[in-house]
Amino acid sequence: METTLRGVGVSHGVAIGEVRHMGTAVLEPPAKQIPADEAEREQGRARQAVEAVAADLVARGNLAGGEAQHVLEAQAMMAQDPELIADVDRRIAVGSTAERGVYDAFAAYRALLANAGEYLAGRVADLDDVRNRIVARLLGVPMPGVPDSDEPYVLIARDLAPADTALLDPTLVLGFVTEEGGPTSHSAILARALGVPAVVALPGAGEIAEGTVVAVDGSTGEIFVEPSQEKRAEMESASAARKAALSAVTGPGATSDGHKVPLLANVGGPGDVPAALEAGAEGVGLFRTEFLFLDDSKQAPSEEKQVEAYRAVLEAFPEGRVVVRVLDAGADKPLEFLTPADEPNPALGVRGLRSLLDHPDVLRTQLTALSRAAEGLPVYLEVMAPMVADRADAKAFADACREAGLQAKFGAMVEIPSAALRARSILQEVEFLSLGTNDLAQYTFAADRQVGAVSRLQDPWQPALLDLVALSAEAARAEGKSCGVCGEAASDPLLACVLTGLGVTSLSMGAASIPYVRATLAKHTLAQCERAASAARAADSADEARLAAQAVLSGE
Ligand SMILES: C=C(OP(=O)(O)O)C(=O)O
Ligand SMILES: [Mg+2]
Repeated sequence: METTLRGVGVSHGVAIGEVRHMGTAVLEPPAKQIPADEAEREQGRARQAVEAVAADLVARGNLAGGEAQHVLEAQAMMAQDPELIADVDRRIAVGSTAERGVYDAFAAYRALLANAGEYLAGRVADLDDVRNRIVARLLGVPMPGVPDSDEPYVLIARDLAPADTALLDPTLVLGFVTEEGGPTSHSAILARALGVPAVVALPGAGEIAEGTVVAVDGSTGEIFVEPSQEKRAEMESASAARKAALSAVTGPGATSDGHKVPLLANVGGPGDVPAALEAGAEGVGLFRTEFLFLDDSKQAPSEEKQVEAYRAVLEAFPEGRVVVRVLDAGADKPLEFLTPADEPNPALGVRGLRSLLDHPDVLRTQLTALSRAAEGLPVYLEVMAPMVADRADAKAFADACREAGLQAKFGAMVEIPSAALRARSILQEVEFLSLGTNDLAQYTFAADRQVGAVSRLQDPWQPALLDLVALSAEAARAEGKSCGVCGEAASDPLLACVLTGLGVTSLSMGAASIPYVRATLAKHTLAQCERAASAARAADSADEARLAAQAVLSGE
C-alpha cells in the first residue's frame, strides 16, 4: 500500500526505483591481545592501511574534481592526522591489534569531537567513513559505501560521506535519501552539484526495506513508498513537463516582464566551471576559495598556485562577473595554520574574516594573487569577505583590498544578523552585499547547519530570515548598490521569486539549479514576485510562507 513520507527536498527532480541501502555497517574488530613482539609489525600494518586509504581518497578526489575533490582531500588529511596515528601506535604498543587500535583511537577522537559541541556532527560522518575504510582494509573485507548494482536504484543512507557522494554514478543512482543532514549540509550541496534528486532529514528512511520501490520528489521532499501506478504516472509526467519547461527557457535570468536577475554559479574551483557554463550561468556569484586551501592544513597554497586557480575561473567568464570570496576558514572548514584548536564553539569563534584579520599575510597573498590573476582579463572581478559583523570589519577588509592594489569591487557577505540589521552602515565601506543565507539561518535561529534534528530552523523560508533579507536588500537599494544571494536559498525556484520580490539583485547557486530557477522566474512578473514576498513575510512559519507564496504565484 502506498505511504507518503516527508523530508527536506534539497535537489530537484523525480526518481522512481528500487531502494538500495548504503553499506554503513560499523565493522567492530574483536578485542584480542597480541604479544609484545608483534607490536611493531602491527603498527606498520596500521600505517600502511592509513596511507592506502588516504591515497584512495585523494585518487577518488582527482576523479571527481571540483568541490568534491577538496572535501575528499580533507578526509585524506583526517586519516593522516599525526595525533590519531600516535594514538593508534600507543594502543598497539599495549596489546591491541592494528584494526582494534584504529577502531578505538577513532572512537576516542570521535567522542572528543562530539564533546566539543554539536557543530561537528557533519565531520563525525566523515570521520566514521575514514575509520570504516581503514578497518575494512585491515580486515581484508569489502569497503563500506555505495552498493554494487548494475541496475539503477534509489540510494538510502543515514548520511552520505563526501567520499561516497563524489563517486555516485548519476546513471545508476537515480536519487538519494538520507536520514540526517539539513538543507545546507555537505550532502545537500554535493547532491545539487551532481544534479541528482535528493531528500535529506528523513528519519525512518533506513527502515524502508531493500528492494522496495519508492518515488522521490527532490523538489517537495516527498517520498512515496510503493507508489500506485497512478502516482508513478503522475510523477513521471510532472517530471517530463518540468524538463520540457526547463529547456524551453534560455538566456539571462529575468522575470516575465523583463526585470533582470542575473543567474550566477557557485563554484569551488576550476573543476566546477564546465557545469556552470553548460547551465548558462551569467558569471560566478560565489567562488568558495577555501577548497584550494584544504590540500594542506599546515600552510596556505603558494601565490603562484592561487594565481593559476583563480585565472582558470576568471578566464571562463569573459565580460562576465566573478565574485570571489576570500578564505572562509574555521567552524566546519578548520585549517590547522589558521584556526585555534581550543575554541569551545568554533562557529562563534575566530572564523572567516576574523581569522584573516588575525593573519594579514594570508589575506594579502590571496588578494595579490587575485589581482595578478585578473590582469589583462576583460572580467568584472568582485571580491567579498565572509562573516562580516559590522562596519569595522567591512572597513578592515576594504582597506586590505586597497593596500593590495586590487582593481575590483569590494563587498561583504551578510551571514550574521548584525550585518543585516546594520547593512547601511556596512555599505559605507563596501560596494555590494551578498547574502549567505546558510550561515545567516544558522546564526539567526541558533541552529547548527550540520544537524538534521534542527533542519526545521534551517529552512530558508523562515519569515525571520526573509525579514533579514529584506532589510539588506532595502539598505542596498537606498545606497544605490547591489545585494545578491549566494546561499542555498537561491536554488529554490519558488523562493528565488520571493527573493527577487524582496529586492535581491542577483541569485547564485549550484549549476544544476540554474535552469529550474530561470524557468520559474520567467513565469512571473516582478509585481507578482513582490506580492509573493509580502505574503511570505506575513506568515508565521516556513511552511505557511511557502504556501502563501505558492498561492500568490499560482494565481489562487
Ligand atoms: C554561501 C554561504 O557560505 P558557505 O555555505 O560556504 O558557508 C552561506 O553561508 O550561505
Ligand atoms: Mg557561509
